[in-house]
Amino acid sequence: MSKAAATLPPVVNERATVLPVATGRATATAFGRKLRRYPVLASTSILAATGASVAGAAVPILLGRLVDLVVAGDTIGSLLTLAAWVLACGLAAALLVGAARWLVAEWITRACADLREEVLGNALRMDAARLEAAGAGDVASRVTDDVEQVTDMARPAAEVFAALVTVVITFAGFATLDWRIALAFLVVFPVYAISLHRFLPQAQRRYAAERRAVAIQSQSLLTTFGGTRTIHAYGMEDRQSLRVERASRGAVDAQLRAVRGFLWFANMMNYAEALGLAAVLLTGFLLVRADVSTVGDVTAAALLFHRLFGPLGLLLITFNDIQSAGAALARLVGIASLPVPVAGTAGSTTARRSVGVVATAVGHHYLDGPAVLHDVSVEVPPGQSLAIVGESGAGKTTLAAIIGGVFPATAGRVRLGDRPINALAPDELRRLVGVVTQEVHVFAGTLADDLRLAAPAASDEDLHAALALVGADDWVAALPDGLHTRVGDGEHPLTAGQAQQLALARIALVDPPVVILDEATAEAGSAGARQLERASAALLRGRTAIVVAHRLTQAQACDRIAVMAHGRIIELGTHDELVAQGGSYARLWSAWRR
Ligand SMILES: Nc1ncnc2c1ncn2[C@@H]1O[C@H](COP(=O)(O)OP(=O)(O)OP(=O)(O)O)[C@@H](O)[C@H]1O
Repeated sequence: MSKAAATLPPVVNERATVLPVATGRATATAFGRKLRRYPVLASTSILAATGASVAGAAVPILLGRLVDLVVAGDTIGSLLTLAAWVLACGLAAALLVGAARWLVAEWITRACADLREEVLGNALRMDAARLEAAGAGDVASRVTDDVEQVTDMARPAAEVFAALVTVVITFAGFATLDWRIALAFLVVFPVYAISLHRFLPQAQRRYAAERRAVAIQSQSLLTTFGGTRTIHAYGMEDRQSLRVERASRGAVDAQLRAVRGFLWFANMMNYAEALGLAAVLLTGFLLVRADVSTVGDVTAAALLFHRLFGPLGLLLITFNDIQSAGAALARLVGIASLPVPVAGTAGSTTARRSVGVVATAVGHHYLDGPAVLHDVSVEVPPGQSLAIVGESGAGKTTLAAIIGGVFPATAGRVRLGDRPINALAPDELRRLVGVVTQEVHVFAGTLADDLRLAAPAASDEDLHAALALVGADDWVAALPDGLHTRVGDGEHPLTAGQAQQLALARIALVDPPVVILDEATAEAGSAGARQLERASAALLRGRTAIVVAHRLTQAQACDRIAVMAHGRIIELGTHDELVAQGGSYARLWSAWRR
């Protein structure tokens, strides 16, 4: 490690552990519940795997009998009958093994897909404050790497399941042979026990450490890309790339430690196999020589053991992958079991309370960048509107996002009505305050689906009412399938203004008493801008509103205006007061009117 890297603050940040990781028992219960949702697949999988193993175990036992018949010089007829049975069992085993693999893979893949959907759904609905606290990297690595790892396990899991059944059935097959040969096989167990005893605890730690190191690596990369502006602005490039380097090295080291542990274990499995087979053959040889067992029994036992080592080795070796997938599964179940914020119901039926907003001594800095808000205090009484204006970079979006509860301020307090914003549960927060940011996204699906993301229980009438409120009813009615037209990537294209109207309609559906608007795409003076201004005005009527005004006509329409510069409010008053004052706002206004 370089000296510079050694003196850096640690990249391991507590954020990576803010999102819950389920316990082993909770993980098993949650995944078991998913598996039980497919009872037909479950029972046919178990039947096919058991049938395959029974037929498979019958082959060596019958071959042993065949050897004894040959040694005894039996008739050709009985030899051929037994050979036909061997063939039939072999064929049945081959067919059933294929069927079992397909069924088990299908069963587990479906359960994994259900879990993946739940995790993605919860990750998307996770409130921004928790996301901010956890770090997007942790969430990203869970919904990508961890989901992939668990899904990739579906096919091997089918093999593991078949191997488990084979081991059990093959052990039962030993009951039909000489018990002394079966006893010889037990010599492998101390080797297995010692290896597992040494391997398992350290493997668990190493795989958990590996997943954590990969999550930290993702977090440090995302942080770097997300904060590029700050990093460039403050010349932090070298420092940040050392951090990324350190996180990447941590991930590689953790992966190598896990691989080394596994290689040692795989070697021990090979020794166990050699030892077990040698013990069986030696015991068989001594028993046949002493005339207490038959060559057929020894042949059957050797073949059964040979048949057992494959699945047993697979079980032990894939323990490695199972443990690793188990760690990933626990992280997924951790997200899946997060309480899902309840979306608001249709606006027309919700009684709207008046809620005012008070921000007191709010300060903020992004990551370890400089402060971008300093001691900002502002109050918006219930039902009134405040416009925030100022030059680019003044801190308007940051202040609006903090008041909207998108992320918490690093200093100061925000109250919505009589409640501190950080005491609100995510669903309460979203019912109280609706935020339209500069990033407006149209989700793939029908237009109705897109709107119902905000209010799943909304009826078609509610959707039409919300669209009419924001002046979008005409163009929606003109779409090929109206509300059921598919929009989003590759589907019916929407203009930026239409996408923004949809964002406003989503807020209208939730019907929160407080609305924060920070939308900025329409060109000043354009027909689109006028239409959006009408839509915003209709939405804001009767609500407490904070509008980041990118066009001064928006500011003029608000009850009061705050002018921001360098992270502070430098002027505050009505449009007329500020124009009369002859300060920054008056200058902006006269420039705007020209
Ligand atoms: N995610 C971020 N990471 C780091 N710095 C940021 C981030 N977002 C904003 N900043 C910085 O915070 C300061 C205030 O930005 P903010 O976007 O709040 O200003 P603004 O007045 O809304 O500007 P604009 O009108 O251009 O959106 C700027 O210096 C900006 O570079």
